[in-house]
Amino acid sequence: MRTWLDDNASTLLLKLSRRIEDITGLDTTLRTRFSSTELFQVLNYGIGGQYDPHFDFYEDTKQLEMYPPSLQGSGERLATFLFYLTDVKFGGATVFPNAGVRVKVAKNGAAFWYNLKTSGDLDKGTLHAGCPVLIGSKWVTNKWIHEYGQQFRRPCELTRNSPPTP
Ligand SMILES: O=C(O)CCC(=O)C(=O)O
Ligand SMILES: [Fe+2]
Repeated sequence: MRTWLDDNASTLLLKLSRRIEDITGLDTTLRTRFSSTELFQVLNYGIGGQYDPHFDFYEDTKQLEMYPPSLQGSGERLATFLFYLTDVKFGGATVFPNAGVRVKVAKNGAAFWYNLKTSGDLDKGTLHAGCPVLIGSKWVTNKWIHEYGQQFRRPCELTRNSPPTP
């Protein structure tokens, strides 16, 4: 199950969006044009529910045209902020097979990662999947942060593959 929540629909969501901005230093402003973020995506996985391995960015820049008008010109999904809203009794971890990382589901926990290198190149190390839920029900919400608006917040590095500045 997937649905979307608008930051402006409640003061709580707006606060959450501002909190992400405070933590990451990135612009999380939702705009009708050149938006820096997408709405909050909410996902629920029942038993057996999973998310196949994928990247959060589009590999083909032509596909960026598939975004809604608010995100035209906003670039790729620079970063992902993922909140775990429930515990899961068994299964459901978020795994990054290329990076060798597994994030266990923990209520009130969150994961954050950059999908792009500081050069702007797509980081294939961010391939990730939601493992099948074996016992329980998993709820998450995530906010995708786009490149637009981050020019002065996450400056480019000088070499193509330099690691992100901490
Ligand atoms: O549910 C998860 O653990 C991952 C979700 C995800 O990768 C996504 O929404 O793009
Ligand atoms: Fe994802």
